Amino acid sequence: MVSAQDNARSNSKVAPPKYHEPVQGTVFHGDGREEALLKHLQSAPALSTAETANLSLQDRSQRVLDTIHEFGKGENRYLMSVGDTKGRQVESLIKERKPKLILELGTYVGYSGISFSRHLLAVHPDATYPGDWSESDSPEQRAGYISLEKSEVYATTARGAFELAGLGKVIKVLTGSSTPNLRTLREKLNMPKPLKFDMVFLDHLKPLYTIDIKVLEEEGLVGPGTVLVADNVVKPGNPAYLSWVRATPAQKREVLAKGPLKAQPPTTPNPSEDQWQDAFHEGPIEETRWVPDEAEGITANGDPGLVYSSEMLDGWDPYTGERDACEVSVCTGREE
Ligand SMILES: C[S@@+](CC[C@H](N)C(=O)[O-])C[C@H]1O[C@@H](n2cnc3c(N)ncnc32)[C@H](O)[C@@H]1O
Repeated sequence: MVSAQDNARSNSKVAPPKYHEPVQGTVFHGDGREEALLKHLQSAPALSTAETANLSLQDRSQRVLDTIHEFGKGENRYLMSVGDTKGRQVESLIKERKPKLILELGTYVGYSGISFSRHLLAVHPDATYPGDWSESDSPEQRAGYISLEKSEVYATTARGAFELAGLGKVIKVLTGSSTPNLRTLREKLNMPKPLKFDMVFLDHLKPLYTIDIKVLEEEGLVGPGTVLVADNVVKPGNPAYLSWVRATPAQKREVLAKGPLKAQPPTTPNPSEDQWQDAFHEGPIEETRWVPDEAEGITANGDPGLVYSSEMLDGWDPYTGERDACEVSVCTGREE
């Protein structure tokens, strides 16, 4: 089912084939393709119960990923999924770091949710998963993949895909807008302090990455030991977010002391490739003072004392052949 060309994509140094023109500025979701995808998955012979009953979880989930990817190659079928070059890098990180509780912002049709959550059962075989959580469970015993999605339609497609992949019990999809929901997430999930997420995958509205991380820091849901993975830091880019995770506590405290900005500042253009490593320590930190309307009136200063060790993992958009990357930021401690 996977072509030789697509197999080569797993190597992040090899450009993937181009199936679509760059999609910025065009309709690339919400035109019925997500509902059509669900129907396609549910009627695909290769995903029928008879065909998948004897497969391992890894093979069964891979079939669903491959079917989603193939669907996305069709005309007007581009899907804004993380794809497999970036996805495989995050999968390796999960196998290495063994996170127990993972939070995803931006479920869409479930590609990243399937790709990442399927390793949880393997690395934590004795944990209790969201499908079985009950009042009597110790919260520390819980493992799972919590995915937050604004669109009910996309969440419905994702839930269908998770069931077909055999991952229904591992993933809990919550619907709603991220920023207000993150404020109440600890209560909603019954996570007593100091329990926090071991990994957060940010892949929703790009201008919300910074405010949402600040809310998670304030709520103690991310902290020392958490690894943040942020998609699309090259295409379309996110200099403000990168500056927050790459700044020192002193730099963050200095900018917070100036207070919030009332209007959106001119956004910093993406730097050229040779400037990537140094580009985010100075100018863009000012942009972290601005909060977009989509945060629905929520403001946050974050925990500026948190220290991250941050680096970019190069990869590709799965359909347009454009360079892209995930930023991986490990929270290594806290400085007073
Ligand atoms: C790039 S897609 C996510 C792709 C998915 N992670 C994957 O790789 O398969 C972004 C998703 O974020 C959702 N989204 C946008 N704004 C949001 C918000 N404020 N809160 C939660 N989800 C949001 C969109 O509806 C969309 O489904």
